Amino acid sequence: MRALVSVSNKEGIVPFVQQLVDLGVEVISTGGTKKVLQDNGVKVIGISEVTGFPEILDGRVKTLHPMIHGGLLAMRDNESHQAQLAEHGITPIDLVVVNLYPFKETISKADSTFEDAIENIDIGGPTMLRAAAKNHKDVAVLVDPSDYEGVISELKESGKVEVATRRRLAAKVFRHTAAYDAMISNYLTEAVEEKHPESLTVTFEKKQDLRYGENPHQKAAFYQAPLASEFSIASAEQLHGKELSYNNINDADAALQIVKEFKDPAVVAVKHMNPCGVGTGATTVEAYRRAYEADPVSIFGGIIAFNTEVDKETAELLHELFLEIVIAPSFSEDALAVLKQKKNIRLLLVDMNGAGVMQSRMVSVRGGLLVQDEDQFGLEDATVTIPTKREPTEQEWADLKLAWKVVKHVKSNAIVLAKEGQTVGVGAGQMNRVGAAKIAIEQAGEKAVGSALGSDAFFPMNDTVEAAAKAGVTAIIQPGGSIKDEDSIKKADEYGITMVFTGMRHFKH
Ligand SMILES: NC(=O)c1ncn([C@@H]2O[C@H](COP(=O)(O)O)[C@@H](O)[C@H]2O)c1NC=O
Repeated sequence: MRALVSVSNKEGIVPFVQQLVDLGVEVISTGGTKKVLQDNGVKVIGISEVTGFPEILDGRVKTLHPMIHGGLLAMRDNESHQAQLAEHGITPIDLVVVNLYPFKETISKADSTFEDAIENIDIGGPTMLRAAAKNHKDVAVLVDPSDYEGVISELKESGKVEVATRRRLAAKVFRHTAAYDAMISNYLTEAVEEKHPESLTVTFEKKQDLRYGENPHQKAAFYQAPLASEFSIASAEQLHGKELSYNNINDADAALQIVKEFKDPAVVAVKHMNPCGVGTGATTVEAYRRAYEADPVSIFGGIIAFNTEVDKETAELLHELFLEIVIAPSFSEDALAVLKQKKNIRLLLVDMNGAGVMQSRMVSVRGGLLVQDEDQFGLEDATVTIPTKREPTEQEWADLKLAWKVVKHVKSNAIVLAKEGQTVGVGAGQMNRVGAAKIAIEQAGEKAVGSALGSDAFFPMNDTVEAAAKAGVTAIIQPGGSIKDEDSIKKADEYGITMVFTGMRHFKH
């Protein structure tokens, strides 16, 4: 039996190859791998002895040779193949152990250059892996050190690697090379700033199996992008509590999107992917109190995201509630001690830096995938006009800004009422706009008086202005652009309401 070993990641390679040699396997190896093995007393044959050719072009060509690929691709039960091997003096290779140049690790380094990335595109390695995987009927192929042990056990037991194992390893290899190439193609596509190319080569790595999906009868898993931003639920560090569920991950992602809207201390409570309470304040505890008081009923069982450190005082208030998850950039030691008293609460640490990096968002539909930029656009990107007679006061501006930041993240049709650093009413996911307004107004009750109303899209009729006015709303922010805008403006003026047009809508379905 002959094996070819050529690995960049040399973890576990010495004991593994030593065991192969002990089992009577003849091992061929490339430069660096050969050196490590020989330095550790493992007997190996250099690749050049087999190819009769030196490794050239700084290692760009070392295994790319018919003496190697003939040995990998020849079918053992094909007489013609065997005759050709004999004619050219090629020895079959039965086991391939290869892992690739560290492309991902290279491009992850802050100081890596384009040239570093190009040099770390492995050519010979994938070629061997693919050849061996194609010919898995006769060849076993290992790309992952965690498979070394299983193969040694099979060799010890039966002197061969079982067919089922060879097939499983071959499938793994093609997944691996496809993911490797996806990373390279994405890197180069980004480098030439091509936005939505003719084919999309995405790759994700499994982070965890989930107990179930949205419902217990749905199987599910969580995959993360190979270069996931630090500011993401995929990169969160769990400090405490039960494993995250499918719904937890979705909700936590929604909470993070909202909290990143704010520079000052802000707290966001999320239920079923909609914010039920958002509070801002001079301190963390003040922001939390406002988020809680925004809707003390819905917050029960919620997901809470902070953009500041959670301190002891805030932790004690959180401790009074049943909460699924608390997310923050940091927790003080004494806050952690308080929160950890509850066994099941999940505490997540998320690096809030890099929050502004634009990401693509994808949602699957049956038979396809929709891809779009994240909606990272705020009031600073909008063309703000004030069509009403009255302009907002300073306090109204503050409330309008809060309503606008939050309504963007509420399922459409969405209406948010905000007042003095707090959302006071959230109407989410309604099939007509005035319906969303009525829900938000009802929830706000007395607090609707003097509040600001944000609407994710324009008013098709003046009925929302009418409902808002009757509830005591004094300021409105909405995109404008309806053919019936004039009706809404007139109605606002009639009630002395100030109205801001943004020219930019924020649908969220
Ligand atoms: N060009 C070739 O013929 C070639 N053959 C094998 N490699 C890679 O060289 C690496 C091992 O090199 P070394 O044994 O010299 O440390 C492996 O990651 C392997 O995938 C090659 N390098 C890249 O393309």
